[in-house]
Amino acid sequence: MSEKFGKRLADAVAARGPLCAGIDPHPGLIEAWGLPADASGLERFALGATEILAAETAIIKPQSAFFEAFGAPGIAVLERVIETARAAGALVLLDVKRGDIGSTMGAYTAAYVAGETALTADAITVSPYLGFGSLKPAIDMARANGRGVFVLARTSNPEAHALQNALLPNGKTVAQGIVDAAAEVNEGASPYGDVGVVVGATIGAGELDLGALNGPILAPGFGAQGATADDLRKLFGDDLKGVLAASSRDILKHGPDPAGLRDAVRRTRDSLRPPG
Ligand SMILES: O=C(O)c1cc(=O)[nH]c(=O)n1[C@@H]1O[C@H](COP(=O)(O)O)[C@@H](O)[C@H]1O
Repeated sequence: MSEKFGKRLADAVAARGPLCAGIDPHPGLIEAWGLPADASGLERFALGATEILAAETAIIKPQSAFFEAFGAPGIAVLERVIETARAAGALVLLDVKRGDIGSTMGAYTAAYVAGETALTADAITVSPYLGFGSLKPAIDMARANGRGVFVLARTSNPEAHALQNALLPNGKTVAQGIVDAAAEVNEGASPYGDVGVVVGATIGAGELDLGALNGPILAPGFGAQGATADDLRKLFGDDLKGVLAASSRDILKHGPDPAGLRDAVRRTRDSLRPPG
């Protein structure tokens, strides 16, 4: 992959808008689609959703846990989701939230964003809570292969506040420290760098300074967790510059009817257009 991830993502967002559609096959959703909550139901749900959503969005985000839950057959479905999304013209952000000592991070990176296997994605989610420096092998290897990472900074869940807003000895919050470390890697890249951060759409405005990030911001919490398009604009500005708003259940609940699903993803995507 010769072109940088940051450039490929910026081009995809310019063409299709800033919505990241999540493929989260919760057993309850599979059943709500009238399918059995087994590997065959997973396959019909995940491929049916991906065919529609990946044709309408810049990037899709399969959540690995829901595929892993079915063992090897689930992973085989995940591979087909990645293939189907690419064929529909979307980038793939694989949500695996890996975080480990540096040498092991290298192995995770080789598994997901360095090679050319059926599981290789354009980017993965990673956790910096073993120290941002532990991610260096992952970041270096992903970037050398034209791929990217999204580093958890300030997550959308209510339990995150105490840890992620704790103060470091330098007076910054832990989350701000992560954003600043990502900014350092992205410095000078154009249109922006390959290291994104994850900032929940549910957090309070003004908590973080993202001005120097020069990288993409994944904003989950939009939709099912309560955040609206207006909340996103309050947090990140009217033009949502660099923001990928991520929504899973709030779109997926409109299946299995393809027309219903297509309407839902288009409506969600259009709600992110700048006002006026
Ligand atoms: O990294 C993520 O994607 C993520 C980070 C975060 O702070 N909060 C969060 O909800 N997520 C993921 O985003 C998705 C949200 O799903 P919905 O709440 O159904 O839109 C799930 O796959 C979560 O694992």
